[in-house]
Amino acid sequence: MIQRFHGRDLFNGKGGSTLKVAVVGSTGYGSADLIRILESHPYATIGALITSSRAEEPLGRVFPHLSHLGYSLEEMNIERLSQEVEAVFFAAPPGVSSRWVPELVKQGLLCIDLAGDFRLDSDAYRDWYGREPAEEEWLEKAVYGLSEWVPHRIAEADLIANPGCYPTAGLLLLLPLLKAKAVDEGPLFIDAKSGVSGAGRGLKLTSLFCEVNENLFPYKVGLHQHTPEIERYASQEAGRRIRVSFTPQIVPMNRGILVTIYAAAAKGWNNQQLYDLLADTYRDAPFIRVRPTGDWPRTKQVQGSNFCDISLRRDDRTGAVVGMVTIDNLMKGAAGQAVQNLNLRMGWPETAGLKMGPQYP
Ligand SMILES: NC(=O)C1=CN([C@@H]2O[C@H](COP(=O)(O)OP(=O)(O)OC[C@H]3O[C@@H](n4cnc5c(N)ncnc54)[C@H](OP(=O)(O)O)[C@@H]3O)[C@@H](O)[C@H]2O)C=CC1
Ligand SMILES: CC(=O)N[C@@H](CCC(=O)OP(=O)(O)O)C(=O)O
Repeated sequence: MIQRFHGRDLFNGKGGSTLKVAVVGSTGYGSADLIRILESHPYATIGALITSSRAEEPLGRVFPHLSHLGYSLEEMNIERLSQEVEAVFFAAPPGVSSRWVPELVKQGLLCIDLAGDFRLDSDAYRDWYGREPAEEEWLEKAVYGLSEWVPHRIAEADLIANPGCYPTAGLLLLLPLLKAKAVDEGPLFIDAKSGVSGAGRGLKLTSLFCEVNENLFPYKVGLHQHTPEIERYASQEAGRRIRVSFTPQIVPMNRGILVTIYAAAAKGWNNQQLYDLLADTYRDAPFIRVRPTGDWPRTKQVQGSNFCDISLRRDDRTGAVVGMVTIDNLMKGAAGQAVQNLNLRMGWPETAGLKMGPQYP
């Protein structure tokens, strides 16, 4: 199956009948899930696993659970990469993708970035990430890859900025409400809880067993770098400036995000109408499961899958809308959505490689 976009053949034969892809940041958690997904993808195969720290080591030494795969890690070499693969996933910290993406895209490779380098405008990136942004030209070129909202734009993109984990969950609930003007203007309150893998595989004090076990704690309250990302894309959809008050917290789980959003219902919207709005919006979205009011989502019900479960209730006593969303931070929040975006870009079925159900219990 060969897909052509912009008159350019992305499937140029490097992988035979499949698209060859590379993963950058191969020793991290995001990469582990990318590799897991890609190994059973019907149209994509792994062409290179790029590392900045463990070149020439077998994958099985980095991830023993993947030792049945025969890959070795290699260091970045643009020339070799552009001959060997057609697409590159960046699963590395901020600052890495913006260094390599321009050259790779110029060489004709599709780039999908799991980090935040291409999600914000330059001022916001500087302010919230405390680093120099990518060049304006590349920020403009990037398409924000919230798969369900802009599939046609993703299908044409050469550079896809995969959304952050919290923004994915928050926006999938907020955007329909804002677009339909079903909630009032004014600050929106987002309470978010994440499993520890959200912080990556690197050594961090707040990821240590003794710190997280039997514990639950907030961090970066009002200061989290996903705040401007949520505000930017919520404002675009609402057609007005949206402000969010965002409180992330760590819970003692490996995976999973539960986001709770509090807003005031706009006049005239009852519970059934709000539910219908979500159900209609996501009627054809294979990964979004809108649950009836009262059937609140739980993180375990999406664990290991690309599903996003959503539910809400309009509290008639207060007029507040309480909405809840769960995703697996490493799947719909990172690697899963990145592959969903690859599928959209290539014109493949959106669920290709992503049909695994949640792992339960
Ligand atoms: N964890 C999550 O739930 C989510 C993560 N993200 C984002 O995805 C990206 C990857 O996250 P995750 O896999 O969790 O992170 P990890 O910390 O687990 O892995 C990141 C990998 O990046 C590479 N790396 C680290 N420092 C550098 C450097 N200075 N230069 C080049 N490469 C470096 C390392 O791989 P190597 O040594 O092989 O180069 C490292 O293992 C991050 O930007 C993260 O913010 C987005 C959504 C959710
Ligand atoms: C639990 C936890 O620590 N989560 C991370 C998620 C960060 C992330 O994914 O960062 P970018 O989207 O900015 O790349 C955090 O809150 O910083």
